[in-house]
Amino acid sequence: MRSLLAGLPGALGSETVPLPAALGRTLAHDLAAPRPLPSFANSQMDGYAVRAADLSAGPVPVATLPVAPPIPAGAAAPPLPPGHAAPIMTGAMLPAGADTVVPIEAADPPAFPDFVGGGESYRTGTTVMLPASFTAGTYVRPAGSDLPAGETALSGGTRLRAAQLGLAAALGLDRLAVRRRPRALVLSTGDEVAAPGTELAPGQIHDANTTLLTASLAEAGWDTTTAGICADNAPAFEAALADALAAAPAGIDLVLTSGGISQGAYEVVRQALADHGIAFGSVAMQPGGPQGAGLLALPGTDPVPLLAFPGNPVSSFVSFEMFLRPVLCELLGAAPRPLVRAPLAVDLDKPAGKLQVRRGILEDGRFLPLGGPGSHLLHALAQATALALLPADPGHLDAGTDVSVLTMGDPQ
Ligand SMILES: Nc1nc2c(c(=O)[nH]1)N[C@H]1C(S)=C(S)[C@@H](COP(=O)(O)OP(=O)(O)OC[C@H]3O[C@@H](n4cnc5c(N)ncnc54)[C@H](O)[C@@H]3O)O[C@H]1N2
Ligand code: MOO
Repeated sequence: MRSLLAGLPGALGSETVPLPAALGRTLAHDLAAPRPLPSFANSQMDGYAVRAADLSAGPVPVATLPVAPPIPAGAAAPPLPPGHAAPIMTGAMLPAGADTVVPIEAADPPAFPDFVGGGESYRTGTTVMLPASFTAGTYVRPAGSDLPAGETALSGGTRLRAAQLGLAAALGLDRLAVRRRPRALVLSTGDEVAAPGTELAPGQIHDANTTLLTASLAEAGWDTTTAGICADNAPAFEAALADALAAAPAGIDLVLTSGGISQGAYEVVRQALADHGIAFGSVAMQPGGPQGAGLLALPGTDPVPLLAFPGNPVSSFVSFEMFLRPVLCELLGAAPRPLVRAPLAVDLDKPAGKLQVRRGILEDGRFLPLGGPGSHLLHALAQATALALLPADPGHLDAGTDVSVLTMGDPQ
């Protein structure tokens, strides 16, 4: 599977999207800071911008300085006249000459003069007393102190979350180059399978797999398209597959089918694709035994990796979790499901010689199975938050035996 999909990251390329659309996407290339952050030296406090040397120039521990015009945030600060203190607000530009901010609480008086009315008060000789103890650099946020211009702000391959998008926005960027999402074509098969929302004829069931596999892929960061449900008719299936591939203007990176691959008389996927590059066989795993995989080579279409999962919904889900998700995480730089060790809460019997994947929960640190091993048990799967990987041998495991458990977070 890894070799089938190995070309995927290189084939993806990139696209530039607005910041909100970049959430959850992967940054395509290293991003150099186009400007320093902050882009100008500014105040960390509401207070007085001063030269530290002016505070300590006198013999007493308090300096009395004339007040210069105030500097609100968002204004271009005029240079600070020597020996003055300029009222400055948090985030306002530090005036040329100033190197220190004394917070208003440390000043006497500990509140600003009334600036309303154009700031007449300090033109008429207002002074402020400030402690001499403040050293140069106090409460100043120098330009580039968060990130100098030209340095790597974010590395290519970074998953973009709130903090990374916030940084890009602060750097003035409104778009980012992200890796193109891979695209999958999902097809369910079977004469008995009908779309959810439709009435069922006798013998029919609703299609769970299209939704289940599409959602699994979407959770893993894929775009998906579907060709709907294909009947158990090999030529019709092959034609539907070729049409769906031709109809995907931007190309398809992976085809994922479910059903029609085991030992029955109407195994449509196996019958249609065995001569087109797909190998079918069985792995020693339950559920998810029957499998098909290969590079699909249909006449008139570009070769595309194809995985054929078994039709039972839990088999399809487990196949995705065991085979596809780990490879996608590895190739596309996402975190895999956490794998922990936990003791079994109960005795379990299983077929010897097959790795069995049981669905359940971790309760008090122990794995408790929900439902039986059957691959049709969707309700139990929907309650499960953990998959226990019971080793191929032996066939019986006592309660308390430590096993590997994939944790899936919230109930799926
Ligand atoms: N004689 C044998 N029979 C079976 C074997 C075997 O080794 N020898 N393997 C069994 C195992 S294990 C599995 S898993 C299934 C796999 O069969 P297929 O992949 O060919 O799938 P289908 O026969 O088409 O369907 C199996 C099962 O799943 C239901 N199904 C199919 N598609 C959907 C869907 N989209 N949504 C919901 N349910 C679906 C289908 O109705 C069947 O009940 O083969 C066993 N048999
Ligand atoms: O292998 Mo099947 O997938 O057990 O039901």
